[in-house]
Amino acid sequence: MRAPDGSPKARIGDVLLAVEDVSLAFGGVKAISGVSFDIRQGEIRAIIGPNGAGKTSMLNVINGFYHPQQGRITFKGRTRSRMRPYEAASGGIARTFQNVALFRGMSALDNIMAGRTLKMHVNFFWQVFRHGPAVREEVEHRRFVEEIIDFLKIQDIRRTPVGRLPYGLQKRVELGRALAMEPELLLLDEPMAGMNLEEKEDMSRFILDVNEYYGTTIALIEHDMGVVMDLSDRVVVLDHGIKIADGTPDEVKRNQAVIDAYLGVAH
Ligand SMILES: Nc1ncnc2c1ncn2[C@@H]1O[C@H](COP(=O)(O)OP(=O)(O)OP(=O)(O)O)[C@@H](O)[C@H]1O
Repeated sequence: MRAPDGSPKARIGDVLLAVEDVSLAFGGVKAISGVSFDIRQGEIRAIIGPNGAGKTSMLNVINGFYHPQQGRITFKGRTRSRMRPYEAASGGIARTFQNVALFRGMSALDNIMAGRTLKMHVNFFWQVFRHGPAVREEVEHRRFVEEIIDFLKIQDIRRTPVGRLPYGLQKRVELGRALAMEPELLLLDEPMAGMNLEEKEDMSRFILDVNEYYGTTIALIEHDMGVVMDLSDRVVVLDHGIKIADGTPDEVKRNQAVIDAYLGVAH
């Protein structure tokens, strides 16, 4: 994304997360082979590629669901051969899923509140008696959650069980739950999948707003090329688990290996 004068936005800073030479296999299936790239503070970074390219596997490596057989992940200056899910979450990495993963019987408000639990410090004793520090802390968390609800413009459905909401709104609630963790890095797995045009436009706006208003760094997987090119500062392209290109949307669009991969040319 560019500033109105065409220069890259000053909001983009140092490397927040670096993936170095990561390989991941499931039995004989090589999902990722020797992939390296970085994500800079404040940027919107897209990971794209044809079906089975290894995109979701890469997100799962970044937030610790999968442990790579080879390579390193450096997040906020700390290098690990494997990220653990709780380290990722408590260190500031939040994530949404390709298929909405919410508590369907619970309200939008309670789902977002659930994302806040990681931030709660008061011990069980105080929580049980809903007393003193527990009440104070809950009031503060509720205020933060209400701010997210206003930000995502979902005030009128805050009490509705999410299972009854249209898909686009469920995705928005899921985004709200991730934001409740106050992540430094937000991973979005196909945030527009299954959405109509209007829902896609809304979600694009919210992703840009999250990035600008909260200053959150975002890495996203998305199949809609128009969305990817509009939203992203930089794009990394995977094909059959290998990185075939990395650059600005314009650079990637013109890259012959990318064009071939999308047209299905054998290589
Ligand atoms: N849990 C798993 N067990 C076995 N193989 C897996 C597993 N997860 C992914 N794979 C394989 O790893 C490769 C990469 O899959 P991945 O889901 O990461 O690709 P993707 O780029 O996200 O694809 P899509 O766009 O279709 O979601 C594929 O060949 C897939 O079949």
